Amino acid sequence: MKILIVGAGAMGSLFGGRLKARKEDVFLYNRNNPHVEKINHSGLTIVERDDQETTVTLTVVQEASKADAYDVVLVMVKAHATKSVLANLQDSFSPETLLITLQNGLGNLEILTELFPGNPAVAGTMGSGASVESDGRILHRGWAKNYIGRSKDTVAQEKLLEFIELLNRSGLETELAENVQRVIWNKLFVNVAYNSLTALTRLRNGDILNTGEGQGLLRSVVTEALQVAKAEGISMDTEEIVAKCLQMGREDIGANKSSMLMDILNKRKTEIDAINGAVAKLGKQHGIETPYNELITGIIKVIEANYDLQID
Ligand SMILES: NC(=O)C1=CN([C@@H]2O[C@H](COP(=O)(O)OP(=O)(O)OC[C@H]3O[C@@H](n4cnc5c(N)ncnc54)[C@H](OP(=O)(O)O)[C@@H]3O)[C@@H](O)[C@H]2O)C=CC1
Ligand SMILES: CC(C)(CO)C(=O)C(=O)O
Repeated sequence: MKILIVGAGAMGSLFGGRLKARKEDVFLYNRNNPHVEKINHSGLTIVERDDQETTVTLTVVQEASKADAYDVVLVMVKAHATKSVLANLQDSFSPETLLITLQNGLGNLEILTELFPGNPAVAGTMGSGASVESDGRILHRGWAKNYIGRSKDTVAQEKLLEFIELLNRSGLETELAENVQRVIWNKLFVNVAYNSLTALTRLRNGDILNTGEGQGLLRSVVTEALQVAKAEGISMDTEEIVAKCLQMGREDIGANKSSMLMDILNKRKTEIDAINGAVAKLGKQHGIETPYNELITGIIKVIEANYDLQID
């Protein structure tokens, strides 16, 4: 199976590196940058849970064409970059190529189906976590399960099952999700909590829970998101979800620097619109007040619009 991972950042590198370590036929796609150059020149180093390091030879390409015959394309850029990055690849895949998004936030599958209406496309979520520590070197610091929803296309579904098998063999625990909308909301609750709060406080995920105030803020943003989810037809128990988010922060993802924290540290645009912003926007549509998510979205937007003016 030939795989193209679009986006050679933290997660693209983790998935690409783990698959390549198992000798799978995988390539990354990214514009050139120092991290990409380092991977192409000296390989990708993954620092694992026990601080053991693996370096794999991996190729990051800047072009792709139908002749490359990719079976699966995994989208691993930030949500706001999907359209512009994939627009360059619109003629690069055959109609059978299966497109998969595991990106955080809402609306990712819709972007894929809009850009590639003739291709099978599925969505899912990542429980894995990682950050680019320096060029060519990533820290694998999140170990929960990944989920991918079914494809209605029987040929694509076969491919998907094979891909899931490859991920599992590569040590990235992944399951087929029967109710992918529920899975996506479940992940969104974790992201509304940790991504924005860690970006604002510049803490690792688990350190949000060091204070009662941090835990209280987590509960408030997650409770608002749960109310919006309910209005969208996804009903879940508040105490169960809050407890799950707390547990994940203490265990599976506690040591990770969230992807939004990394964006803030690197003075980049964040995914706030697809995460807390999406909750606030849907809340408005349903007449549900979301003051915490609205405030947090506003503050992140002020920060990302004014990086140049920040006082050190
Ligand atoms: N990191 C984590 O722990 C987790 C992340 N996720 C999700 O996975 C997805 C990928 O996140 P992550 O790997 O952390 O992101 P990164 O920012 O580390 O990587 C994104 C990659 O996309 C590339 N890219 C190419 N073109 C563009 C463009 N036009 N604009 C912006 N980026 C571009 C970037 O290259 P360049 O540097 O040249 O811009 C970069 O290599 C996100 O949806 C995130 O929410 C989910 C679970 C955990
Ligand atoms: C689960 C979490 C918060 C792991 O850090 C994540 O999805 C991210 O960083 O984007």
